[in-house]
Amino acid sequence: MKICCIGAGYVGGPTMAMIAKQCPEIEVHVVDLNRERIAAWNSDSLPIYEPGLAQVVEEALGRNLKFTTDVDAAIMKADMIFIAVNTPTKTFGVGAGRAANLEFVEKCARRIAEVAQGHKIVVEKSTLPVRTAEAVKRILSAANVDNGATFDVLSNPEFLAEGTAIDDLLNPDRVLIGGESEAAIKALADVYAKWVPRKQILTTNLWSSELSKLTANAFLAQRVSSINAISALCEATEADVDEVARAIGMDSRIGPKFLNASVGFGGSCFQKDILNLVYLCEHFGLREVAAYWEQVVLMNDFQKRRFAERICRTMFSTVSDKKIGIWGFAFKKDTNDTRESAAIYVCRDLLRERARLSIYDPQVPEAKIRADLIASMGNLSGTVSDIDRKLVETNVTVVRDGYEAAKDAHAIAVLTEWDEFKEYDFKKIIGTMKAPAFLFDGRNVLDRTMLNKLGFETFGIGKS
Ligand SMILES: NC(=O)c1ccc[n+]([C@@H]2O[C@H](COP(=O)([O-])OP(=O)(O)OC[C@H]3O[C@@H](n4cnc5c(N)ncnc54)[C@H](O)[C@@H]3O)[C@@H](O)[C@H]2O)c1
Ligand SMILES: O=c1ccn([C@@H]2O[C@H](COP(=O)(O)OP(=O)(O)O[C@H]3O[C@H](CO)[C@@H](O)[C@H](O)[C@H]3O)[C@@H](O)[C@H]2O)c(=O)[nH]1
Repeated sequence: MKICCIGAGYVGGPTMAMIAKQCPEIEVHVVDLNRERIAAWNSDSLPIYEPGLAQVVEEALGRNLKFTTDVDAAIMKADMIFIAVNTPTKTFGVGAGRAANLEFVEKCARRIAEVAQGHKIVVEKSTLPVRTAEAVKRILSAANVDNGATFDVLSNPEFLAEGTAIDDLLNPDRVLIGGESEAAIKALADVYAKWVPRKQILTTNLWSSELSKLTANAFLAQRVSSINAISALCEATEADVDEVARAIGMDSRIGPKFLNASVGFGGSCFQKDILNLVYLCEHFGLREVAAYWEQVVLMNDFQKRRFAERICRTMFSTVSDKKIGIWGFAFKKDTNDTRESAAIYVCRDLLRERARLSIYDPQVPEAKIRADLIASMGNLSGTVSDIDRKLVETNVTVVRDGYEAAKDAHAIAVLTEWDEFKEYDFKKIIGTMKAPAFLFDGRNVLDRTMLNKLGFETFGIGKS
């Protein structure tokens, strides 16, 4: 069996590396148009920071795993072709700001249709709006007239979370395969069955599979927005959000996971997928359903805005020319990914109040931080004014550790829950800060009792 995966990103790279590791008899080719990314996969410095990934790649690379830009050759050779390209929110035209941009998926389908010969199983790995497989099938069947190729289309959405991708791939709660052809479903199920127990391999029809992915993300994000909504009420009433989360989480019907109040959810998926769901509901005339799910995103926007406002209000209603140390820029710990990171929006709001930011993240490079902040300043069409560009240039420094970020600062804001922050020497840190030394913990990861004893004025999410 030969597999080709189009898209060597956060999903395509780790997923295919895991298949290659677990199935040495399968030849896996991961292809991408992005030459730099492919070169990085073939180097010692992988394009993605993910605990345990380097070892998995190392085991299979050169044996049965190959990263290449030769898309056509890999398509031609493969029995099974995964499409794992990006499906970002559209920024233009009909559905801008909501619908998924399916341009890249369609291009893959057209490329496959153009070069494929014989029979191929095409697997949707990207997260897609329900009924996308219909379009993929039409594109494939329209082209196969010329070259005699035949296709089965499957939906096999990916549920890995960044930061825990390797463990999620090794021990998935379930693998979901949607399709019409029993033989194609069996062929894909047999690949996963090399390491995933059969009872965890779930098969459904195509549309249920596509919709389950959007639904899973909507439910997960809804939990975060729900606990974040309660965090605002906790701050007003002296209830403690962690105590509330523990109390409700012990109800087995609710469960304890995904109830960490935070500065807001980020990542490339939650917002994009919910907005896509909202767009679909509107498309099918389900206005109330659309409004219900949209509220999850609106609550998240409120949470991010509320955090920046609280910093300003607490610091005597002005942060202008004050130095704020920012700890963490990635959307969660153990990843270098900053897509939709809450840190971007909190920093943008603080910059608009003319704060001076000293930013530290253990995995995100300076150029990425600056590019994200400049982009966040853009208007609807993405244009950034010279004043805003200058603001990022002059008021942002990116430093090598949290100590440097805190030096001479009026405040620290924890925006990502990196473990190393808990190990810092806070006695040393407060000695280098301006008094009163404010600390805003947007992740509730630091020991506030200890910090208060040292003299910090601390604020947590959902803490009075
Ligand atoms: N990031 C996650 O944790 C995660 C988890 C589950 C599902 N998903 C979904 O998986 C999909 C991919 O996400 P990602 O985070 O890996 O995206 P990504 O942006 O990291 O990677 C996508 C890659 O596809 C490549 N690409 C685009 N068009 C191409 C083409 N025509 N030919 C060859 N290569 C092409 C891009 O160059 C890019 O490297 C999305 O639909 C996403 O919603 C993501
Ligand atoms: O209790 C919680 C849990 C998460 N978050 C935040 O929510 C965001 C998303 O976290 P997480 O879901 O762990 O990471 P992702 O990599 O975005 O993974 C989600 O999105 C992927 C892409 O679709 C799916 O495959 C995964 O199943 C789904 O968990 C991050 O900013 C987290 O900090 C919280 O604030 N509180």
